[in-house]
Amino acid sequence: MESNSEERFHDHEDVIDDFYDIWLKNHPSALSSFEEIKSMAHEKQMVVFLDYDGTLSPIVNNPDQAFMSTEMRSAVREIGEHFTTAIISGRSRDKVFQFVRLNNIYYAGSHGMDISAPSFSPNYGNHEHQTSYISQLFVGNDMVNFCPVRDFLPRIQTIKDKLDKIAKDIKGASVEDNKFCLSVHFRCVNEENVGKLKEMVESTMEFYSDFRISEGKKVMEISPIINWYKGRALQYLLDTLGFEDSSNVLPIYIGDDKTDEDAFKMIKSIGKGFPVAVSTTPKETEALYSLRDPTEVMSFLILLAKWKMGCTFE
Ligand SMILES: O=P(O)(O)OC[C@H]1O[C@H](O[C@H]2O[C@H](CO)[C@@H](O)[C@H](O)[C@H]2O)[C@H](O)[C@@H](O)[C@@H]1O
Repeated sequence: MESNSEERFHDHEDVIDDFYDIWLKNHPSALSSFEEIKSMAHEKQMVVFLDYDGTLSPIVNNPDQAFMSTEMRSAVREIGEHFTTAIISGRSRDKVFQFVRLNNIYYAGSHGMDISAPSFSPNYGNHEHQTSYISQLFVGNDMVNFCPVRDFLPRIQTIKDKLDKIAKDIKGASVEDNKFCLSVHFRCVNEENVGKLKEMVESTMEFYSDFRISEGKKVMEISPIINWYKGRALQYLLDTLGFEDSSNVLPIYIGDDKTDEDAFKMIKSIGKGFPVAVSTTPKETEALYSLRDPTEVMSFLILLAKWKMGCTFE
């Protein structure tokens, strides 16, 4: 007997669940592995790194509306009180701060190409890319801004003007200025126009050979080609936060997108720590652990903070 469409739909969902369960065997849930994580982290210093979009906030159609919930903000605030914490985002540093609005954590924007850190690092060359400033966030605090791509700024603006013209002609397309990189969004573009948009962006970028295009979630990310990415930002932050030589440090990085894979790889190359991929579907990842979505991320952060509070009182 032929099954009806509702039954077929459920069969399809069951198959997806089966694939997810298989994937979970290789990337176990950080929630169900919490006891294991706790025992590995016992008497170690955990440093928490978080991505923003898709990790702390749900993916939505309008990038300007990717707000994090009040509950998530409280969870991140708690985490920042108990662990050294940084957010490494593809957004501009200012924009990610506007979304998060917490001043007990550090911020890196433009996929790690714009970092606000507490001190200079002698391990990252001279002061060419590191400039001190008085922070508006950490009031009265001297901070250091690390930015290896400042020289690209005028050309990024020229490229943005060109891409804006392209986006204006394709319904649903938009260009987001992330200061040291640009995002061309196509989440709201009709399927039949996506190819055309991509072609137009690619042919514009052919004139800028020192820029790369990488693809994220329904977005083309345009950024300067330098050997700097989220993984190196994580390493830079560990260094300037005083953990470079610490054998006791355990970085944890939670992220959902392709650019987060570089941070997962970095943690693996350090040889200790917890790379956690956020995904509702099975995917290729360097992460060792997983969480399904921002709701699970929040539950995990709450568990982590509670555990730490318990630890302090032990
Ligand atoms: O490193 P992240 O903090 O994850 O930033 C990566 C990009 O995230 C944003 O785009 C994504 O989220 C949007 C809002 O939910 C969604 O509309 C878009 O389709 C996603 O790709 C952000 O807008 C980009 O600028 C970031 O580069």
